[in-house]
Amino acid sequence: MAKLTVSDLDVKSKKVLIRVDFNVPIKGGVIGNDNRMVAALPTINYVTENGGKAILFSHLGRIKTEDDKKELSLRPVAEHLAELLNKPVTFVPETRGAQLEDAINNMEDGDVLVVENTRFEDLDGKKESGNDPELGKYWASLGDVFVNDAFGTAHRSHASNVGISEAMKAEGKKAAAGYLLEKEIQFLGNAVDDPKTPFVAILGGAKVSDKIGVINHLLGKADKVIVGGGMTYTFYAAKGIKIGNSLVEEDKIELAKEIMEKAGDKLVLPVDNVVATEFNNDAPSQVAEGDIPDGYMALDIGPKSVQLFKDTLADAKTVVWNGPMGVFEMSNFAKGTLEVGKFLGTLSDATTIVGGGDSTAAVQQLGVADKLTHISTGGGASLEYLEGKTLPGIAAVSDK
Ligand SMILES: Nc1ncnc2c1ncn2[C@@H]1O[C@H](COP(=O)(O)OP(=O)(O)O)[C@@H](O)[C@H]1O
Ligand SMILES: O=C(OP(=O)(O)O)[C@H](O)COP(=O)(O)O
Ligand SMILES: [Mg+2]
Repeated sequence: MAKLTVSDLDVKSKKVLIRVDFNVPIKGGVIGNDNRMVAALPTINYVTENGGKAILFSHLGRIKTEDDKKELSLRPVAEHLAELLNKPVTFVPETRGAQLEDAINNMEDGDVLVVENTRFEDLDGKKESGNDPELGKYWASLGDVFVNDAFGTAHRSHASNVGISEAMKAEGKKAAAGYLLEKEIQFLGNAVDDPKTPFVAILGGAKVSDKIGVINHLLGKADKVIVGGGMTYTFYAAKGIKIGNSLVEEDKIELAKEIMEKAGDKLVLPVDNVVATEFNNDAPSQVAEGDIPDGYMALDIGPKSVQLFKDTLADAKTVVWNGPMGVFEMSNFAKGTLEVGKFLGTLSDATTIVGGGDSTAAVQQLGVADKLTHISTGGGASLEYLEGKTLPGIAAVSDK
């Protein structure tokens, strides 16, 4: 890699700021899947084993109101990290100020500290996700060197990744890539620079407005693009199919129309769905073909869609998948994701890549992860990387 990496650094007794992606699925303080945390351990261990002080930054979820802060503190994540590392981890419930600065000054070589959710800064004018230069500069001032290991966030230009990197470099200090970042781009680069065909992309999940644009690009690369999960119903709306109360991005319906015109039969949509009266595992549910009845929302793809997707995937040699086919967190709506995941595991001689925080949780929870070629910690990040875009988080790191 032409970028500076963590192994190029002398970290002994240095305050090493590390941006990780600990944006894990979490509910009521319970972590649903810790894959992203485990994936960051090599970089953290390298720093501590070489006598550095590891100061970790991450966002968790999206913070829009003061209330969101209660559900989305990084404290449980810091506690779980202590278990994974089998050593104490200091958690500072602030993103700036005397308490944070004192805690950092009190660190010994080899210590680990976790700073509170960086997106708490978003309540005050989107300072974190808007990459407020003053904030990046302040965070950079807390350390001697910066390591970006947050591949899953590399497509965002945040104060905690791009901002710290830029401020470090402006002060003549270094910003390096961590092991996970390095590993992810090596793998994704190799797999898709010249993919074995047929190449099939599968796009689902809930971040419709973020990811629908990627389909345009994938159409130029892939032989088929399968759309499922929460991504489906914006396309249904564009086709004039009734969607009931299903997830939809009204202002992307026009884009969905354009994509469908361009795609022709390259784009494969579900033909049936599991629909329920509420966003609840125990809600009355049924399979609906075509129109989704009034008062219902689609929470999974149906059995005919599963068969259609299997037929579409049958001879694939490269598959890239981001976004679950349904609300797999609820057992009654996990089947579509499970069936697609299981089928990918049976493809012979194919490279199968699954990316995303929730997609990874899904394939691990459903027990199909081991049969896949590569699990990427990045969903939006891997899609944008595959698109050939320069990821701002990577670009901002120092050159070798
Ligand atoms: N039909 C649906 N309606 C609402 N949410 C859905 C639907 N299908 C999937 N989802 C949700 O999408 C979420 C994951 O989306 P996303 O974050 O884009 O994927 P990833 O983290 O894998 O990149 C999951 O929490 C899942 O419950
Ligand atoms: O979970 C993430 O992306 P993903 O859901 O696409 O895998 C990243 O941490 C980015 O989070 P964001 O989409 O709230 O900026
Ligand atoms: Mg996600």
